[in-house]
Amino acid sequence: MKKLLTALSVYFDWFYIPKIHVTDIIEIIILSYVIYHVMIWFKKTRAWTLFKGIVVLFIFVGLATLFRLNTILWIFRNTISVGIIAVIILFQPELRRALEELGRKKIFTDVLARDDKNLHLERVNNHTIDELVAASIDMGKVKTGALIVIEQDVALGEYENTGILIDAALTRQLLINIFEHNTPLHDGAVIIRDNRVLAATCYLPLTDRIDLNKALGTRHRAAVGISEVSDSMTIVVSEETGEISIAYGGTLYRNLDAIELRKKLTSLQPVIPEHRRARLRKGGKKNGKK
Ligand SMILES: Nc1ncnc2c1ncn2[C@@H]1O[C@H](COP(=O)(O)OP(=O)(O)OP(=O)(O)O)[C@@H](O)[C@H]1O
Repeated sequence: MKKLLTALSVYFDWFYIPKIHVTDIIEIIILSYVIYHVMIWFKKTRAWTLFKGIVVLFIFVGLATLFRLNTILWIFRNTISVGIIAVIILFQPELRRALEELGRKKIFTDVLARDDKNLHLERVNNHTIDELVAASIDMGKVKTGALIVIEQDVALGEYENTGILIDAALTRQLLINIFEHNTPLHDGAVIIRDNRVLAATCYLPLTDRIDLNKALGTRHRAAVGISEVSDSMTIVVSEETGEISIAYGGTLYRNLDAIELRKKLTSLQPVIPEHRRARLRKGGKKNGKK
């Protein structure tokens, strides 16, 4: 009987399911989310190559352990801490970018419905889009180089300060005039904020991506660079080919026609249901009266 009970208890031990608490489920969700995003980040950056290198290294160390290659294991043990520091230094730009991206993520505002008061009717209104598309197409036709950054949630103050303040209503004529060759304002980037031309001749950070087409020079690298450190959208008109591109979220969308360009710019406008739009318009009018 005793034996039977022991056998049964062993048998039921196999079916033992640990108690799962709500916190465990929350932990699983958080960890899945973090691991998924770290994997995506690995794939998007140079870290993917590093990751493959580390896997090869660990396989090598595993084999060294298996065959008791003590000298190799000794060298590995004594260099691992230096190796970790070296990796952090080498991948400092990627790590910085990943942390900046994390800081930009509006986790709570994305999950929770946003308060009407915090909603702008349009970040870039239809008139701004019309003017940007017309100016880009016109400049593309005559191969006038241009670099136009549209600011979003991330403030571009530090880049604005490198240029010359303009703060003028946005029109296609003004943009074309700014980028006209041999004029004082044509070099560098224009920054657009709240449907106005804020500054010109701004200096942007260059991307250090090595996989970018070698034919693309610093204008395109600057466009990708600013899109890596902010949520801005940047229009580039190539002086060499007249080709129009957009840099957004670290990606360069090349060779856009007027329709594609408009589509990309329109994607910056928040999708607001009509009833909320009407409410916002009313709110705006009331505020205007005050
Ligand atoms: N870091 C930067 N910030 C802002 N503007 C920049 C920056 N680097 C270059 N530019 C602009 O790009 C111009 C040089 O473009 P360059 O020919 O090197 O680039 P590109 O990508 O080949 O473009 P294009 O196809 O127009 O020749 C500069 O005169 C300047 O106006």
